[in-house]
Amino acid sequence: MNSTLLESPMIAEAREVGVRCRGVVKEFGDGETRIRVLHEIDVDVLTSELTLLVGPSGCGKTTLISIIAGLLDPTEGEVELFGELQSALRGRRLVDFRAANVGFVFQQYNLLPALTAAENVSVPLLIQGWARAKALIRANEVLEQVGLSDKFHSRPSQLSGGQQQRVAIARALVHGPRLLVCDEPTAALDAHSGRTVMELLKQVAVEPGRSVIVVTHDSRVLEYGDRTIEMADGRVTSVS
Ligand SMILES: Nc1ncnc2c1ncn2[C@@H]1O[C@H](COP(=O)(O)OP(=O)(O)OP(=O)(O)O)[C@@H](O)[C@H]1O
Repeated sequence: MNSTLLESPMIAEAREVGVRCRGVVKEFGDGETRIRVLHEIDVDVLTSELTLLVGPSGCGKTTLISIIAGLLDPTEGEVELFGELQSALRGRRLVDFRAANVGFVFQQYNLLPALTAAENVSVPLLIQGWARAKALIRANEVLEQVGLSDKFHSRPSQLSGGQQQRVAIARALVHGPRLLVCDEPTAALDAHSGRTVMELLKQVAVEPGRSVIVVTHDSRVLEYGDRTIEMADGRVTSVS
């Protein structure tokens, strides 16, 4: 794996708050069917760390990371990403800020089956208007960083689950986002592939100025967290 993903001795000094949630409330529904699924969440996520978000099914983990990543708006409260208060950004500026600063990795890799690994990774750059040749060069660099330099031309069906997840991570990182949000990234993987993916996410997380949040049910990955936020019933119950 390329050394740009690896930790430098200075990083421990460089931790700062990447994500700050204050009083975040989320309600769904209207009238009598209205339910509150997040209750005034106050939590910070530091840079240069891998933060795990854990808790029982239905406790609000996906809702919270969706709000942090800007896929959902909070009903009340504020989210600040890298010093930018999200409620202060509007319209195009908000969309552009999130596109530049947030990458997503999901349990299902969501790769386009007809495209090669390199083409899949280049998609976010093409959407941003990059020329195809330049986007493919950058995609190949990132595939190299995630240990897949021999798979540039492979289609998803020719890759193992763990390799597909690494392509999905490369795609999420190709535009250099400061926040990487991963929802159950190892849930579909065997133990060995799960470890490889978590080791990769850990390497990505230690980059200066970057935060990585991993939502997980998978007890096998708990050892990879620098910090663990535990939730229950829509509340943060511990940070350790
Ligand atoms: N769009 C929605 N409309 C209504 N209720 C919702 C909606 N999205 C989530 N919920 C409810 O909010 C609660 C929290 O859901 P969420 O998906 O955030 O939990 P989770 O901790 O991620 O669960 P899991 O670990 O099973 O994925 C659940 O009770 C869920 O049913």
